Amino acid sequence: MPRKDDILQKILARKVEEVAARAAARPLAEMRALAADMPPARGFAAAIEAKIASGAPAVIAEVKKASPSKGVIRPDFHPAQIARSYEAGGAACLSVLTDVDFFQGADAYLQQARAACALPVLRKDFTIDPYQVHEARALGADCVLLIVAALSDDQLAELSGTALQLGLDVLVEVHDIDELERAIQVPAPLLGVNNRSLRSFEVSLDTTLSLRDAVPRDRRLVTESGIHAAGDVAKMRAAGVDAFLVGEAFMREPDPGAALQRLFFPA
Ligand SMILES: O=C(O)c1ccccc1NCC(=O)[C@H](O)[C@H](O)COP(=O)(O)O
Repeated sequence: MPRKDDILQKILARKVEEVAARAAARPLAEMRALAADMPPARGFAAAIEAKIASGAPAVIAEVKKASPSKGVIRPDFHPAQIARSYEAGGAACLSVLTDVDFFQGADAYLQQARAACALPVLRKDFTIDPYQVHEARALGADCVLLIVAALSDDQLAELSGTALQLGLDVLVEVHDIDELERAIQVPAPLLGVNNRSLRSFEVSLDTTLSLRDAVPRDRRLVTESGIHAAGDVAKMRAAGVDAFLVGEAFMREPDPGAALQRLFFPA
C-alpha cells in the first residue's frame, strides 16, 4: 500500500501548534487546577480486567466520526446516544476521538459520551505534552493514549508519570517489536498493538499475532484496529487475546451497541 505522505508526522506537527494555542488560551496552572478538582477516575484498566475475569472479552468501543484513512464514517453522529448503545451492548470501556483536524473529534464529544453512561473513557488523541494530560483529566477522561511512534523515551516517561500521578490509566500503543521494547519500560498495564500502520494505513491482524509472545505476562494486550468479523474475534481469542479496541465496524452500523453485541456476544 502506498505511504500516505506520513500522516502521523503531519498530525504531530499540527498537534504542536494546537497545544501551544490551547496553553496560550488557558495556561497550564489553570488547567492543573481544573484537573486537580475532578472526582476520581472510573478505573479504565480495572474495568477491562473485571470483564475478562467474568469470562467475557473486554471491548473498548470507539466513538469516531471520521478518520484520515476512511474519511467520514458516521455522518449522523450523536456521542451520548452512541455511548448508551455501547454500554447496553456490553462494552467494557469507551474510546472517544477528540482530535479535531484529522478525526473531526471534539472534547465535548468525550464529555457527552461519558456523561451518558457509567463506562470509563479513553481520550483518543495524540498526546505529546503534559498539558494534554492535565486537560484530559479536566475533561473527565479516565485514560490517555500514548503512541510510542510519536514519542521519545523521555516523553513516554514524563507523560506516563504525569498521567499516573493524576489517577489516569495509560494505554501505550505500539506497532512493531522495537516500539514494544520501548513500551515495556513504561509502568502501565495496558499495551495496545495497533494493527494499522499509522504511516501507510495498511491493516493486518498478523501484527498482533506476531508481537503477542513478546508481550510480558504482566501487561494486558489490547488488539486495536481492523476487527470486523466474527472470524477476526475468534482468531484473536484463540491466540489468547481478550481485549479489543474497535471503531469502524460499529460506527458504520445504525445501532453500534447492537453491532458490538452481535460481534462479541452472539446469542
Ligand atoms: O484510522 C486512521 O485512519 C488513523 C490514522 C492515523 C492515526 C490513527 C488512526 N486511527 C486510530 C486508530 O487506531 C483507530 O481509530 C482504532 O484503533 C480503531 O480502529 P478501527 O476499528 O479499524 O476503526
